[in-house]
Amino acid sequence: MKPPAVSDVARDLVVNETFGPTFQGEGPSTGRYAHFIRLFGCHLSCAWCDTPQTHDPARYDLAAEQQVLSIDDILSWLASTPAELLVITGGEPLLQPRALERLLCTIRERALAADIEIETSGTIPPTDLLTSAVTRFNVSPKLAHSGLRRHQRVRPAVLRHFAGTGKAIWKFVVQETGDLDEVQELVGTYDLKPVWIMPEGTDSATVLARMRLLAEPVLARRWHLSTRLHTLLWENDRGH
Ligand SMILES: Nc1nc2[nH]cc(C(=O)O)c2c(=O)[nH]1
Ligand code: SF4
Ligand SMILES: [Mg+2]
Repeated sequence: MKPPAVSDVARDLVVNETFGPTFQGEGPSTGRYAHFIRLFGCHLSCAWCDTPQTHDPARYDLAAEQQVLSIDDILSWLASTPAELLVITGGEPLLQPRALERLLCTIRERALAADIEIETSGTIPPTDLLTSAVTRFNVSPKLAHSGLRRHQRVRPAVLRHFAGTGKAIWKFVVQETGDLDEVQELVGTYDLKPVWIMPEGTDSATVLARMRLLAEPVLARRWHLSTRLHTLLWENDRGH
């Protein structure tokens, strides 16, 4: 496993981009008016990663992709643009837990967002403070097609921890119907619920085609289906 690219400085966050308003494009809050903070850095390297600019030096100038923002900078941004739903994503946001705790606790104190969601790979356990500050964790354990070794992508104790928070939903990125058996194995082993299946794809044609293939098999398993609304609307444009 690669070492984390990001040090956890408690007063600053290493950010790739902030954007919004846009719609939450994935999971249970799809379609909600939302603002996003995309944190820099990821310790994984999924084959189909849609945000390689957060961590891949082979394809991106990482110095140009990161900005160190103080918690006050981010609070000012939020105060100027009232957030209904704030989504913290990455990269892997849980690589910067201390600064994130400070940010999210202050957002809660000042009521700068009605709801807060963290998108995470489910390989790093959240702190108790983060758990109390968020509305929901959107946890996406990776399947074999990510190209990661199993011990990198499936951390049993971390999955159990998230399940025990009562705030996790499980969002699996799927390419074809055959992947659903692998989801079932994880869901059954770790008692993960509720389950959301989301098509992998960074263009609207792929997302729509895969949703059509997945719809009936997902219904048959009594799971939920997520689209990628921002991809249907804006393809892979940044800032959405
Ligand atoms: N609109 C929009 N919704 C999203 N939900 C999760 C995202 C992510 O990149 O993790 C994302 C994103 O990049 N854009
Ligand atoms: S965990 Fe997310 S950000 Fe990290 S490599 Fe995989 S898809 Fe990309
Ligand atoms: Mg995205």
